[in-house]
Amino acid sequence: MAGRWEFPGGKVEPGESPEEALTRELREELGIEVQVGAQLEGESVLRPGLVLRFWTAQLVSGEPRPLQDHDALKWLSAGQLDHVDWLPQDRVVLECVAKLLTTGS
Ligand SMILES: Nc1nc2c([nH]c(=O)n2[C@H]2C[C@H](O)[C@@H](COP(=O)(O)OP(=O)(O)OP(=O)(O)O)O2)c(=O)[nH]1
Repeated sequence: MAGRWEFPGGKVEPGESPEEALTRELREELGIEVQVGAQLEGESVLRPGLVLRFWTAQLVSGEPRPLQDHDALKWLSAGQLDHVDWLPQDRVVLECVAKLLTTGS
């Protein structure tokens, strides 16, 4: 959403797993290949039938660039997570991401 920050991703298409959808979206939106890892704790119902969920992903190849949908990209450390204006529905995962970045689990 313009002017605020969100995680890269997008909707799961028919026949896809969430991991396949995330792999495809990151290829399309950022031009990178990733290995999707674990699902994170926390989810938000955006509207009936549309739930926002989060996974970790490891960068396998490419340099992320905002090819589609995004105006800008930023890598954030644990201490910087609060420095951007997140969409409210994304905030549910920030504690989990901070822990992951700090402790690795
Ligand atoms: N990608 C992404 N979408 C988010 C986040 N938070 C959030 O509310 N959304 C909403 C925006 C959209 O309603 C929906 C994702 O749609 P999208 O537009 O990114 O996905 P898409 O490319 O598959 O969509 P479409 O154009 O095919 O409809 O989730 C987030 O962190 N990342």
